[in-house]
Amino acid sequence: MINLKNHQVVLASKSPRRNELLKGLGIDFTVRTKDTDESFPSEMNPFEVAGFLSKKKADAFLEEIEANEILITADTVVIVNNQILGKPIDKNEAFEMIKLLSDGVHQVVTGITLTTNTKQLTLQDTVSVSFKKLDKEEIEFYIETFKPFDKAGAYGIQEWIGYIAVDRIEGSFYTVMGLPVHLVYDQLRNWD
Ligand SMILES: Cc1cn([C@H]2C[C@H](O)[C@@H](COP(=O)(O)OP(=O)(O)OP(=O)(O)O)O2)c(=O)[nH]c1=O
Repeated sequence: MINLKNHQVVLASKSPRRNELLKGLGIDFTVRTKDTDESFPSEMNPFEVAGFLSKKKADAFLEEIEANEILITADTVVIVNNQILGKPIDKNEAFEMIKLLSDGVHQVVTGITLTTNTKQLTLQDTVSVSFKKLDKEEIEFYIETFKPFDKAGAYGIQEWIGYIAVDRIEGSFYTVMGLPVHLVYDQLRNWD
């Protein structure tokens, strides 16, 4: 359904989940990566951070975008009690993060930025996720087995913890996983 005649999509992401999700849309794309600093202003509204960081990731490539390219960048954050949870640095932090999520509702925001050498568009999608109460053994088992250090909020909804903990979700599962594919589709379908 997406038939880009004049453009080549470039996914600027190291995330295997984003790669897999974009593939699922059935478009051809290449991958380009670069390390970017994921800091953001401390006074920023937490619900604006994912969009801001997706744009920041894109801006690192600005000089290199060719005339026919559409660069896609994304960022995912978990927000609980108005506080952002990024990626945990160790087991203890992962444990504390999952404990904060246990027995409550949190938000996951994924921002995407589409950039060409003439325009740039940033969009965000927000999802509410409810976790049942988890016990210490379940949290420890998940961290030991799945080592979720590359995941915002220390969990992957697509993994065992998503199977056992998530009892309600309002919004797109794929946005939680790291890429709001429905938004990418809407944009690319009407691009050329
Ligand atoms: C909440 C959640 C996050 N995640 C992942 C999505 C993202 O890859 C990661 C959040 O980190 P990000 O900083 O958004 O992305 P990244 O560093 O992995 O990749 P990039 O190169 O594009 O910057 O957490 C899941 O896989 N499942 C989930 O349920």
